[in-house]
Amino acid sequence: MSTVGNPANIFWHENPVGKAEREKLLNQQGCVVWITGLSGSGKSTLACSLGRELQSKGKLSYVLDGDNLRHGLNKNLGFSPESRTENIRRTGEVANLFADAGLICIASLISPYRKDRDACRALLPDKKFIEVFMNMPLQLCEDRDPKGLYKLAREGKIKGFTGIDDPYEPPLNCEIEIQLKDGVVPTPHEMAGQVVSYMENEGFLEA
Ligand SMILES: Nc1ncnc2c1ncn2[C@@H]1O[C@H](COP(=O)(O)OS(=O)(=O)O)[C@@H](OP(=O)(O)O)[C@H]1O
Ligand SMILES: Nc1ncnc2c1ncn2[C@@H]1O[C@H](COP(=O)(O)OP(=O)(O)O)[C@@H](O)[C@H]1O
Repeated sequence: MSTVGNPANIFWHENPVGKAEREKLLNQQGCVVWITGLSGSGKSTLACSLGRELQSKGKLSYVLDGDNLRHGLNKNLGFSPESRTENIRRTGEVANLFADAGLICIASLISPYRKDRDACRALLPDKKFIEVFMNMPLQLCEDRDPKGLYKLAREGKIKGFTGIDDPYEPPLNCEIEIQLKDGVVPTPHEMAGQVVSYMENEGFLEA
C-alpha cells in the first residue's frame, strides 16, 4: 500500500538546539521574504540587491531564485498549473527550513497563483512571511524582455506564458509593494532599502 502523503508511522523528532538559540547566535530573526511578480518585473534584481544590503549589515540571508531552482531541485517541473503549484510548494518548504535555521530566506519566483503563495505563508509562524509584490506594468516587463521570452510568447512559440496566456494573480494583502514612483522605476538600491526599512521596523534584524 502506498504511504505517500500518509503520515502514519512517521514521528517528529525534536532537536535540542532550537530556533531561538540559532537566532540569538545570528542576532536576527529567521523569516521568508517572498518576492512575487511577472517575468522581467525585477524579482532577481531585488533579491540580489537585498542579499547584498543584508550582508553589509552583518545579516545572514540566502536567495532561492526560481530560475536557479529549476536547474536542480525543481528540474523535473514545467509550467502547467500543477507543475507551478508543486514548484512553489517545494520552494515554500525549503524556505521554511531556511527560516527555521535562523536565516533570512529570500525567495524570488513568479509564483502566479494566490493560493500557492498563501499555502507557503501558512507554513510559517505569524508575521514571518513577508510577501513583496513587484507591481510593475506588463508593458514595462515586456519592453525589457531580457530573455526574449515575451517575444516568443507573443509569437505563440511559448504556450502558457505568465501575463500573456497564463494568469498572474496579484496579492491582496502583501506586506510590501514595489511600484513606479511618478512613472519612474526605483533603483535596485531603493527597492532593497524599502524592504530593509520594513524589516528594521518590524524587528527582524535583531534577535
Ligand atoms: N511559460 C512560462 N511562464 C513564465 N515563465 C517562464 C515560462 N517558461 C519559461 N519561463 C522562465 O521561467 C522563469 C520562471 O520560473 P518560476 O519558477 O519563477 O515560475 S513559477 O513561479 O513556477 O510560475 C521565468 O524567469 P523570470 O523571468 O526570472 O521570472 C522565465 O524566464
Ligand atoms: N530597479 C531596476 N532598475 C533598472 N533595471 C532593472 C531594475 N529591476 C530590474 N531591472 C532590469 O530588468 C530586467 C529584468 O529584471 P530581473 O530581475 O531579471 O526580473 P525577474 O527576475 O522578475 O525576471 C533585467 O535586465 C534587470 O537588469
